[in-house]
Amino acid sequence: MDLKQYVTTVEDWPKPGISFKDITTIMDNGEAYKYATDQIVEYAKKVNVDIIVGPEARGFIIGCPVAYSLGIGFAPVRKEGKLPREVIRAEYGLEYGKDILTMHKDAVKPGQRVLIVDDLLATGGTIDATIQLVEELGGVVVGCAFLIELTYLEGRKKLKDYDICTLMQY
Ligand SMILES: O=P(O)(O)OC[C@H]1O[C@H](OP(=O)(O)OP(=O)(O)O)[C@H](O)[C@@H]1O
Ligand SMILES: Nc1ncnc2[nH]cnc12
Repeated sequence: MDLKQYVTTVEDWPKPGISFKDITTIMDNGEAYKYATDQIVEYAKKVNVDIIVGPEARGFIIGCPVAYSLGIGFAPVRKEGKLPREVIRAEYGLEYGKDILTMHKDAVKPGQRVLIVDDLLATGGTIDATIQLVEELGGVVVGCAFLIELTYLEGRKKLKDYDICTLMQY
């Protein structure tokens, strides 16, 4: 299936000069959503994972069905002030700003094999911060999977020590 036909681009959103890749059309379409999820599930089986970790908010949309399909857990990474129990924090930069990500201290157990899942790899800042959080808890990041990679932002360079799977490149 050519997933690119379901990706839409919005120019100058959320800020002037940003070309925003929107995945909602993939999610709107049951066949495309299932196909994209299944591709990441196949990758997850290859790298052998114990738990999926995904950053708010679009990482939940892609990561949760992958976890469900594998019958494993999903640990959310959220912006500051959203998670109720004790958290660890990491600051990060985005294509359009700065923020703080947090994760529950007991979300990942030492030695667990973690697959990080998100909709899009841009600068890699979000996933770099997510990796820091997982590793601080003693998790082993065995791979990172995305629907879309914006190659011109060179996120892979930032994540050069990790195995990366992307379904579409722009
Ligand atoms: O590779 P990066 O430069 O870090 O950019 C990619 C991240 O940016 C977007 O999330 P955003 O922070 O906009 O939050 P949202 O999913 O809550 O909309 C996207 O869903 C990725 O998580
Ligand atoms: N260009 C982009 N398109 C969609 N989501 C993004 N998140 C960060 N940069 C993005």
